[in-house]
Amino acid sequence: MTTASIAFIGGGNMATSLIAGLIADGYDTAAIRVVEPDDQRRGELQARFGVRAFAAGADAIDGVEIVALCVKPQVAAAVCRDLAPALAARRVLVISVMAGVREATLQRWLGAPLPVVRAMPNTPAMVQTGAIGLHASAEVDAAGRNHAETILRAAGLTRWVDSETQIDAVTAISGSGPAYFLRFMEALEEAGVALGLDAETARLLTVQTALGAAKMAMESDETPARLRERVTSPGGTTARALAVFDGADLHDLVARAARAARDRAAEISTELEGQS
Ligand SMILES: NC(=O)C1=CN([C@@H]2O[C@H](COP(=O)(O)OP(=O)(O)OC[C@H]3O[C@@H](n4cnc5c(N)ncnc54)[C@H](O)[C@@H]3O)[C@@H](O)[C@H]2O)C=CC1
Ligand SMILES: O=C(O)[C@@H]1CCC=N1
Repeated sequence: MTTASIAFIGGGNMATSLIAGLIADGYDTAAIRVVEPDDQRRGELQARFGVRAFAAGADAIDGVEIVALCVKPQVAAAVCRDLAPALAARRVLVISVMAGVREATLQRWLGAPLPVVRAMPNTPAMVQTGAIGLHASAEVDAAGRNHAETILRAAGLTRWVDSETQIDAVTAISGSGPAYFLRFMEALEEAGVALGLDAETARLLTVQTALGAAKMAMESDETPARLRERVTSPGGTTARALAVFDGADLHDLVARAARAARDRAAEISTELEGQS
């Protein structure tokens, strides 16, 4: 694998997931640096991965080829302003996993039209099973796309989208998506308990069923709709349950939820754009 030197800015959950994936893939530890102001987290990152961890930005990004912004969007403007003087004169590739921060906004905060790849990962990246949408700004060349894909693919499946606005759709589907499936799992588990199963049995059956359904959908050539039909015997139990979902117009409910998430993503971007 390529070993472009990379500095992660922010060493929280998302950066930890990405670093864990890279190291599991054989990425050279010496090529990875992290900036993390929290003493305890910094110590944990050093102890777990053997990477160099810094308390502040400028030293860490000296000479690196890639800067991965993994801080919360609320502190992004201040973080970018701190990094801007050290980055302005160099064509560093910037990878941002921050929800809702547009490429043009980042470039404005960084004070230069640097090549930016926006990545929208999700929390299953923590177990290297993320679903990650990627978009490259016009300044990103083929090598930059390859670097970004190598780094994000270590955390899961990657898909490029053609327009930056589609990142808002990615946010609504896979970014927030784990919460939808987990909410459904909570409900199914509760239903199992209501039907008389003990809590542990209801939980394990629910989680294993979710895993099995996802594995089947991923590995089969058939569509989820066709796989669902295979479970559904005419006049049987599944048909009776699905009729209840259809009666509540599950498809419309999910479409409305996804639109609400997409709209909120766009709204957050506009709010952040207003920050100087
Ligand atoms: N959790 C999720 O499902 C997803 C999160 N994201 C994005 O990932 C980004 C990071 O999220 P998490 O890792 O969950 O957050 P986190 O809170 O675990 O990590 C952020 C880290 O940044 C550090 N930090 C704060 N100020 C800093 C500074 N000035 N310089 C360097 N580091 C600083 C904090 O100490 C913290 O360790 C966010 O922008 C979020 O929008 C993106 C997709 C999904
Ligand atoms: O809920 C949020 O705003 C973030 C974005 C994707 C997942 N969590």
